[in-house]
Amino acid sequence: MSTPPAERARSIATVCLSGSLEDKLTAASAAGFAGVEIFENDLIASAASPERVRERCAELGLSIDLYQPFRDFEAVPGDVLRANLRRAEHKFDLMARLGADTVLVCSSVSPDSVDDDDLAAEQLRELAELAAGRGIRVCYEALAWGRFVNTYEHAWRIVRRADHPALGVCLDSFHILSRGGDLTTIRTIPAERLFFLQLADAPRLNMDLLQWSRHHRLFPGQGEFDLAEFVGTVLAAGYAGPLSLEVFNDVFRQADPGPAAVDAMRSLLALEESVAAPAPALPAPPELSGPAFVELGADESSGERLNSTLAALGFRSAGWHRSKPVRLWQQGAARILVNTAPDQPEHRGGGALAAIGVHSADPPASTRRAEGLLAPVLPRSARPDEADLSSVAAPDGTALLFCRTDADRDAGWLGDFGASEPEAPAAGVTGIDHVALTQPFDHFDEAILFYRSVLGLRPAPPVEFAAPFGLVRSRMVLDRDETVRIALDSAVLRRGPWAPGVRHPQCVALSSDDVFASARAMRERGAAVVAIPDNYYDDLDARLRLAPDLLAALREHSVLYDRDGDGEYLHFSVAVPGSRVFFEIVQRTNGYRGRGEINAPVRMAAHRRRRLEAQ
Ligand SMILES: O=C(O)c1ccc(O)c(O)c1
Ligand SMILES: [Mg+2]
Repeated sequence: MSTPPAERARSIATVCLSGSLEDKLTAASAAGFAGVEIFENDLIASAASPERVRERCAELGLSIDLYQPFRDFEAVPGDVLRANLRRAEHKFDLMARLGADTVLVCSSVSPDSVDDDDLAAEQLRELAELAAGRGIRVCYEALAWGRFVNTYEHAWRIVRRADHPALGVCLDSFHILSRGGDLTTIRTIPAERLFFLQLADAPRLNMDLLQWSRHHRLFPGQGEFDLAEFVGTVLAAGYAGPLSLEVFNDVFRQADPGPAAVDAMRSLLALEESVAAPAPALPAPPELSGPAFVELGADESSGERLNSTLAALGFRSAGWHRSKPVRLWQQGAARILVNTAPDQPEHRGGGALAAIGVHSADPPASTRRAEGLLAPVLPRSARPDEADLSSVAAPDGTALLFCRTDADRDAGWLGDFGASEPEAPAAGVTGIDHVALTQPFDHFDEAILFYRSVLGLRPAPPVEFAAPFGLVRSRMVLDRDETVRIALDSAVLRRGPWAPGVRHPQCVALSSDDVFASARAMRERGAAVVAIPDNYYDDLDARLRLAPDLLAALREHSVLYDRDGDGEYLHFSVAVPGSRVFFEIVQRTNGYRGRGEINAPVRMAAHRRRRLEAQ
């Protein structure tokens, strides 16, 4: 039997994290990293001597895997070369004091450099010879915007030509994947020449490569690059060094480095699992099958407004929790809890989504997975005779509870509310279609990674729309069978103070098989359906040429419309009963995939008018 390969070292570049060098090292160590790439600027700005940094890293259990970057070295005239070699000697002295044995050399962007591979190879060989005498290795990295060398294939051709044992390549996923690079040459590079591997994800953007790289890199799993394929290819080529994150990101540079390093570690654990690299001991994500419930936290007055809104939407009050001030509302398979316990965080005062219960095939495994991925598992407050629901906190504080409703009902969470038989829905609501949660700007990318890794959900491609009070970006995360849909929204730019719209709105979208019948029934019960103006329907007619009957019905009931492929989506909203949460009623047919994003600006403006009228 073969022994399992040793766990691979995980590293992080100091440039990923905010703060002083000391802050960064402390955070990296606390999150469980074994090594760091020290970014030169962090050292230069530090008051600690290189010897002290070395000592501190040792105390924290961190190896210094890379010193970087050494810039603009190769393919230069003789006098520039002499100056560059002198500069290198100084850095090698510094590395000796740090105890770092690998230096990263980025391909040149200098106007002094010339397009001459032979010259580049010869000069890099001279550098490697100098380094070897000091026990140092040089790894050469093609920046995607390098002046003459901007692909890893080209960097490898030069390294091969230089043919020195102390010279190898550094592969950086960003530089390769941002250019749509072909990975096949990676397999042809001998393992002993693969000196270092840097990992970063990114959103797909059509922009200057340098700007994209310096501002928008993301941790693996947060963006749209296929890092599993990339890492799989590099490991298959025999790379044996650390998996190291190198993420330049404007938000992370400002974020508390402690949680940011944990997020970074989560991204690596999930990535290793996806390439079946010596996988961390993580249970696979248990199968999910739809939302069990949504819990809304409220104070007394917003609780009353939520309760009357739910009653107007045809929900039936189906019981109270046996020990907590939590009321269960039910219609079809949609279950909504209104929790008016006074100890809830203050921000829930105006009525906010506090928890989502999801059906898991194996709730304990769901929790173990969350723990393995460093998600905060919440303390349990159940009494011994109550359902023991394990829960974890999402980055925005929403609790996720793993439920097994169907298997053993009395032992399940519903038992705590007194079992009540389902009745025919009073207003045609059959279940919960999705929830949409606006994320704090700084936590959007973290949230995508959280749902993707911890719950095993798949992110759909991002969409952007121009809402009345700022651009919104949105990404839906879904389980394989699309029974759990969570839309994550955020401002495209950090919000300024002028924010007359609802701050951090949250939508609970309820499904109906007949949106017009639901609209009629709900209006009769006094639901405050938000009015949509004629301009919208005129435009709909111009764009989509709907059948006149359908268009008239949409207009009459203030129902919004979208379609894709064969699918259609019809939806309407009711007024926001508190400060954040609102309900939509949606009808989705023939596999329509989105959530009517195109209509969101119209819906938001309509909500705004409604609030002004109510004042
Ligand atoms: O943006 C840069 O300059 C830079 C420096 C070092 C790297 O490893 C890199 O990928 C980019
Ligand atoms: Mg790099």
